[in-house]
Amino acid sequence: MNLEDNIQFLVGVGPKSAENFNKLGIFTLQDLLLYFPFRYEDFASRSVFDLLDGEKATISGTVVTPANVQYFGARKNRLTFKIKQGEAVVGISFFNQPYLADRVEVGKEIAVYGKWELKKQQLIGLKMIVSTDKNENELGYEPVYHLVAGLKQAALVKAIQQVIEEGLCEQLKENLPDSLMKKYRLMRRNAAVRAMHFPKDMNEHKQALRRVKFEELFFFQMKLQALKNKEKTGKTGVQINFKDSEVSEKRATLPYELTQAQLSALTEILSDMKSPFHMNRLLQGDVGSGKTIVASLAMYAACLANYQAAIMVPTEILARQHVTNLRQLFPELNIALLVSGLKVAQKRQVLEDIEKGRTHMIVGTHALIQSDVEYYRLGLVVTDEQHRFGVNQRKRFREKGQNPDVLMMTATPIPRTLAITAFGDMEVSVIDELPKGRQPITTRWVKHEQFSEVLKWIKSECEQNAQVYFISPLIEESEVLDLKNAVALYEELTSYFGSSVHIGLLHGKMKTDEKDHVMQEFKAQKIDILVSTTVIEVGVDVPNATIMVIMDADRFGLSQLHQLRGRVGRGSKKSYTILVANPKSDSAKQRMKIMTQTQNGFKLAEEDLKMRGSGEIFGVRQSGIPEFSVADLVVDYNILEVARKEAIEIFKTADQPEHKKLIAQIEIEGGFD
Ligand SMILES: Nc1ncnc2c1ncn2[C@@H]1O[C@H](COP(=O)(O)OP(=O)(O)OP(=O)(O)O)[C@@H](O)[C@H]1O
Repeated sequence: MNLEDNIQFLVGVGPKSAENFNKLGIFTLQDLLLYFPFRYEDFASRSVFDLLDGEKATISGTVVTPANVQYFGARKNRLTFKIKQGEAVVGISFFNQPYLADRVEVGKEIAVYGKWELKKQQLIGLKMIVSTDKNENELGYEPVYHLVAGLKQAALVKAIQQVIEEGLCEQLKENLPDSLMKKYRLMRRNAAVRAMHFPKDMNEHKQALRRVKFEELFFFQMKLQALKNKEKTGKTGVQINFKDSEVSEKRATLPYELTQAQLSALTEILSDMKSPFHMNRLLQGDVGSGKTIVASLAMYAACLANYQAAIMVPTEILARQHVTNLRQLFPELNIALLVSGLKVAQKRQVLEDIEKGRTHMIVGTHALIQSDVEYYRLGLVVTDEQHRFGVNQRKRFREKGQNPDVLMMTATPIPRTLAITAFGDMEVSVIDELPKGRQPITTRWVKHEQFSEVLKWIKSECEQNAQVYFISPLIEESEVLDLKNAVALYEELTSYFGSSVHIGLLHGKMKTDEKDHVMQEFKAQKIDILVSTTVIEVGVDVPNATIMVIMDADRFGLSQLHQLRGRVGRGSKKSYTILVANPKSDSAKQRMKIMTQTQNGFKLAEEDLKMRGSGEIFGVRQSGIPEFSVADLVVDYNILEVARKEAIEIFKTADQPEHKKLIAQIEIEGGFD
């Protein structure tokens, strides 16, 4: 028997059942060995005094009464007997398994797995373990695996048992370097794999799990480092030669000074752009920290060196906002807007200008990566809110030029765990400081019953020229309902405030120029209250708006609430966020509370990660985080950090023979695609 053998040749499997194994990703015997259980049934005997009501556990003891079977009607029956464990005498009941009576003998040792009923001091038996001569500790653990229809737990266990008994674990080659095995006292691979399936005790299992998690995260980090290395050494990127002084001159014309954090991010980006290597950088910063101006200056630098620079954003509103700002900042440049809503003739002209190099900067949505767009000399691409673009879209963007430098911006702070996982191949710049003069946003959570008071307060604020956002309740599954909600809220507010307050409405179904018009009116302070669906969520910048009311806030996730709240507090005036919600679940209540307690995006992101798990956060699935088979990014953060550190070290000392071999191996196995 060999590790590479096809699973279908295993005794008791065969071609038909092999198909079920295949569905689990098991094709060879090695795959089978590396298919680990997700939990264990604990059959080790426990003391009845330690058991909680309803808990499933095994207890053992001496049988003290003979088995008695009571029948209720033709099919239903109950078998009962008593056992003595130390000083305690407890009842055992099995339903509808009368034949078990044969195995119950007064005076004999017995172990039963079942559900403990504390009040009645009895165990409802689920499984009888005739352990008469066995030592209690040997009752052990039974692995439980994820299955597919047609494949039973017992069949899978038997197959694994068979290959382990044939000694296949011994064929597994150790894949971690000796130095790391010693340094972290890791179990050997073959012993760990066996113990993952059939641990002798929980301590052995713990050690095995630590080893396989380390292995998984270490190789993941090695691949990321290999990728990063390739970017740095292999392909040469564009070398963008601009004069620093010209960028500084432009900076001096801004109405404000850049913060220290903005300056250092800008310096990092500009020096990457100047270098002949390919830039692959993530610009992280909390909402409102001023990422846009940093990216704009980087784009400007590219244009100074006669390259085109493009920025891709997730919504048309945002694209239009950027175009307006960029044109104001750089009146000397030709800046084009490329979105799907353009008229045919207009679009043709825009495309031609881009191709002929008449356009310097291009701002757009997904339209930027469509096949009809040909760039003249694309040197820098920026993606805003990159988590909304899948890995493939990001890749397509890059392929539009001759390996242009890439800057990704994200306003959703990403917990470090995720950042080094999803973006471990990138360099990271962080803006961890807000512009001067910002006041903290006060966040309050109110119930629907208090809504009329909120309205009263807003009325008085509006009399003092406050501008307010109202976010209508989110209905994820239905755009129609979403719209209905927004319209209903708009009507409610209109009838409440009357004509003294100007109210606008914004939703995803509106035509682009209608949306644009409403936004312009709001910016120009012709609209006091803007009722909107979440189309407003990302990037919208109206510094004069100071109040944000989010209806049914419990329907939103933490990061989305944080994004929404980020629309206020962008100027020097005091801002408020009101969450209107009557949450039902504990986790929703928790979200409301956290929002009122902190405004720190990184902290919120960590909380979000803990509450929801890495899979759901920020649409992480599309941002390239793989699913791990044993490791968990939240729980195994420490291991991840260590694995990353070691992987970086190995690439740094790549000339050591052991490291050379490892790296070569990673390169053969390839990347993530
Ligand atoms: N150094 C600064 N001093 C004062 N104001 C600044 C500074 N940098 C940026 N701003 C202003 O702060 C506001 C927010 O900046 P910007 O839109 O760039 O934030 P952002 O990080 O992109 O936020 P978001 O992710 O929420 O879009 C803008 O009105 C911008 O003009």
